[in-house]
Amino acid sequence: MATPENPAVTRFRQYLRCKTVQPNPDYESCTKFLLEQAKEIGLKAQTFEYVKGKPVVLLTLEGRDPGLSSILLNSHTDVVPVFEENWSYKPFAACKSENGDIFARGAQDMKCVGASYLEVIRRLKDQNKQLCRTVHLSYVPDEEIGGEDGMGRFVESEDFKKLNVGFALDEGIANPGDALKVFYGERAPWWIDVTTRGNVGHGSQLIQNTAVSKLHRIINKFMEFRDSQERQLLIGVRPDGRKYSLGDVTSVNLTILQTGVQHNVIPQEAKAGFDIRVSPNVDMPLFKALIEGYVYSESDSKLEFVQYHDDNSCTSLGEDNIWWVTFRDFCRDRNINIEPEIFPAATDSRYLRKLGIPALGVSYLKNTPILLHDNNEYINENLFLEGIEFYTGLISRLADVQIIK
Ligand SMILES: CSCC[C@H](NC=O)C(=O)O
Ligand SMILES: [Zn+2]
Ligand SMILES: [Zn+2]
Repeated sequence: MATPENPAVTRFRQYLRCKTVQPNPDYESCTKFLLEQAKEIGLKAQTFEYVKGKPVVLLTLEGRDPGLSSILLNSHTDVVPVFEENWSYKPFAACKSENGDIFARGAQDMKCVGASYLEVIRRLKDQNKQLCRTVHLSYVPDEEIGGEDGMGRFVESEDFKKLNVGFALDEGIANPGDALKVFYGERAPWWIDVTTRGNVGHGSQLIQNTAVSKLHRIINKFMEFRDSQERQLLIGVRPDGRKYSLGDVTSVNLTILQTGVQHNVIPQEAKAGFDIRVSPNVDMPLFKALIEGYVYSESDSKLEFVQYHDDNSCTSLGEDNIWWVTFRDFCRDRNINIEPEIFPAATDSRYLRKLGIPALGVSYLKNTPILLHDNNEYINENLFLEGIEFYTGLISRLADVQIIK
């Protein structure tokens, strides 16, 4: 007979079945699930709706010393769309294969983390363990579409200020190797539109300075910069002697191209959209001036930011940062290898770091292929359970840090 499923896994699979998929996430069922969990565990729960239909759910485990700053365990509730025909299992059924792999959109990004936090608190409550610091669990919407209406609004609120957050944990990424990836910073997402206007006429002529020829020259400049970054990533050596990782360089991708009326008509306008990820190693004002130079070297051209984040501060990995030291020492004590890196994409941590709140991103996903946003996203149930052990130890240690306010 098959062994019965661990109830923590059953609850996790239930969370995965909430269809919080962009662009029309069902936040209602998700909020209901979270509030039920809070009730069962005996946690204080609040729901904030800064934007209608986009709830932030906050669960709280009170600490012994309310004078100390709190620990925030953040996770986003939304997930990205799927190409269902490419999946071996239904992406919102949370099916489990014979060997315990649980397949679902969000299994890695990042419901495994949000579900683990809940299990940690459930355990601590069951064991009647009260930590020194208050621990808040925030379940925020819309991270996958930029987070402005989710974490962005939450951090600006009075509700957030009242929490007096001293340190936060957020998402990381899977690693096919044995180490845990830990993220102490991330690249700033800059999404830009470049529009050019130029001479028009008959498609048989060799007309000068058309919208497309201008755009072409601008695109070439961006692509040359892209090549330089690619070379650095592939063959460069960092000042500390290590190889570059994606987060250390600035990536540029041409992701949108729009123009055209009819084959024999030179169009008067052309547009290119780029997804740029600016590494924290970059001087932002200088880099902004560089790309403005690319665009404005052509007449009648325009640069618009669709996404812009003007801060790329990282969380210190020095002895001065007690949170990092506690995290690192905890992993060392448990013989867990960690690899600190810059997150290549964007997470909600950037809103916290901008406020000066130290944040580390870690998902307990080792020896696992990177499948966030991919087909057949999964996590093994044993790894999920091991992750709960990890987070229980880690969060207990962090919430017992006493030497600073
Ligand atoms: C500009 S915010 C977009 C956020 C998104 N986050 C995860 O994939 C990303 O593309 O990195
Ligand atoms: Zn995520
Ligand atoms: Zn994501």
